[in-house]
Amino acid sequence: MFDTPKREAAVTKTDIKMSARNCQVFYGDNQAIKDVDVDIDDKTVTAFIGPSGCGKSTFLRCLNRMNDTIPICRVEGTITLDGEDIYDPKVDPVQLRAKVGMVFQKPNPFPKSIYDNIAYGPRIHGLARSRAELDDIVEKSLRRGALWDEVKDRLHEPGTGLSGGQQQRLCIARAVATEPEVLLMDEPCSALDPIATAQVEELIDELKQNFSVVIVTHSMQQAARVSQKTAFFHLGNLVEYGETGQIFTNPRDPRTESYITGRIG
Ligand SMILES: Nc1ncnc2c1ncn2[C@@H]1O[C@H](COP(=O)(O)OP(=O)(O)OP(=O)(O)O)[C@@H](O)[C@H]1O
Repeated sequence: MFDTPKREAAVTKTDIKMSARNCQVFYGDNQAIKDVDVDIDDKTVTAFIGPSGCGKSTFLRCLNRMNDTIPICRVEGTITLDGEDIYDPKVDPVQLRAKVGMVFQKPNPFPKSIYDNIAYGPRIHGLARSRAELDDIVEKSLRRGALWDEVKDRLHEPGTGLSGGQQQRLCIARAVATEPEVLLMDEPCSALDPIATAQVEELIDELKQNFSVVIVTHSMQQAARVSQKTAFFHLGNLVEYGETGQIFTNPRDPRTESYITGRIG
């Protein structure tokens, strides 16, 4: 009897972290994204796949207003984070990007020490009240980035001195240091060798315990390995979106089937 309210709470609980409705993106007169509706689940890895130029990266960048930095780019429609419109004029894009972090294709550590790469975001967002708190954030973030054991004795050496795979894990640790809720990854393994790729994929799997992760990938094998949900884009349209297993084994749209069987792309 006493657990009734709990059960009701479970039924009404929403697992949707971000939503897009009627999203259109233009570069000048060129329309790159057409009428996309999608719900991104919390604590889930969602993969965006599709042929080159289909708009995966463009749509990913809409989710933290990275397209704001491209003058000819115009975004229409509604995109929400926890039900709040992220394009509302009251929203500060810098604050938004602390909540919706991003990791790029090529590892891009700052020309600073490993410590300062991680401490940068928490410092500008005022997340630590003392040096000890900042030290804790740096350690926790490097642990979440699966890098702590490899760098704990050289925190004050340059981040650029790490291997490519370590640099990418440093960038992931830097992105999680501001306690984001969503992590966007634009082909995060495309510059990495197979061993570093496997380490980053393992890390992505762990990150989903705490974050909603959205990854753009050219590799269908990678999408199948790391994601629970997959969105297939084609010519700016979101053609099909669903459970990764279903998309790869039983696609509903012939365009998805053609892509996953290698006939287009
Ligand atoms: N900065 C830009 N200025 C103008 N057009 C752009 C810009 N970025 C992307 N586009 C265009 O938007 C369309 C979608 O590109 P986008 O990079 O989003 O696709 P993608 O699926 O991520 O491709 P890829 O897999 O090759 O990275 C393409 O026609 C591309 O030429």
